[in-house]
Amino acid sequence: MHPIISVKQLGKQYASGHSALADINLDIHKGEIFALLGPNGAGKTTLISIICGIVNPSHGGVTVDGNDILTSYRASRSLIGLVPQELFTNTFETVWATVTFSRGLFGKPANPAYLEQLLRSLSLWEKKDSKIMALSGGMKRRVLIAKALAHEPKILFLDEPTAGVDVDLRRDMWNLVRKLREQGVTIILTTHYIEEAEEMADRIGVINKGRLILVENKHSLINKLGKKQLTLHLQTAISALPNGLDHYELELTDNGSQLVYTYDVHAQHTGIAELLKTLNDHQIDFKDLQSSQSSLEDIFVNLVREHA
Ligand SMILES: Nc1ncnc2c1ncn2[C@@H]1O[C@H](COP(=O)(O)OP(=O)(O)OP(=O)(O)O)[C@@H](O)[C@H]1O
Repeated sequence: MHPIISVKQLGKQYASGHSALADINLDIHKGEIFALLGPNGAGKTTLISIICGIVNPSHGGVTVDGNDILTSYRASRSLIGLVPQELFTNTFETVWATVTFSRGLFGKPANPAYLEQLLRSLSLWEKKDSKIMALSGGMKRRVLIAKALAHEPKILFLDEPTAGVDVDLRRDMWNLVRKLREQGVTIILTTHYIEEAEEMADRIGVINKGRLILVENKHSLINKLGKKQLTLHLQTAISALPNGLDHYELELTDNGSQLVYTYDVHAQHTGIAELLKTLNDHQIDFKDLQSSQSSLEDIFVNLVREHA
């Protein structure tokens, strides 16, 4: 199956001389939810802006469903809905006029029933006759989402969709994203809330300093790079680790009252039994133990640190 978005050797150097993107190669599959993660200034918005035709690339190219974004701009752009990061919607227009206009802009025939259902799904129907400038920030953001979806795009970009939004909007947004995915819409989002990517995304891309350092299926990423930790709550605090435990990745925490053992999830041999036996030999007793697996957030922080 050919990718719905294909990014090849893409680079961007701003007029300031700053290199925001270098050698980005990325295929987005039809119908997936792809989360693009990266620290501030990594190049996420630049990448999205190039694909959406807002920023010109310096090198390389992008096709959207086979359409080159430069030579077939209209065809590629009409397949895309973009919810930008910035709230710039501050007009005298009503909500209804705005979404109707947005739909018309892409040459789609009027479809009031679709727009009504869209506004209802975003809890905006009661506000359809309100002027946008009179809406709250959260409501304006809902309007941006409705605008992006007014022409029934096949691909939706969400740039930091949940930054600073309340719990209700976040929930509505993710319900909508799930529904869109069921309808076959491809979704690409950037977020700083990694638990959100962990919950929603099929694949994760990590971008750092303008380079795509990793693209991976979410589950295999967590499996591959995830570590497990076993925490032993000691009966009596110790000041140092006894000899003979040097080859274990051990750390004493909480003033010597906890011993944390980090091990590879996929190791044939975790070494736990041996560790417990050695502790027993040294008469180090524990009253409780718990194990935990590293989250996507831990993995992300480590990856970015490695590429610092
Ligand atoms: N118009 C511009 N002119 C010059 N430099 C720019 C311009 N837009 C962005 N940059 C720079 O390019 C780099 C990438 O910015 P970009 O907005 O793509 O990052 P981001 O990953 O989206 O960050 P954030 O998470 O903070 O939104 C940054 O160093 C930024 O300062």
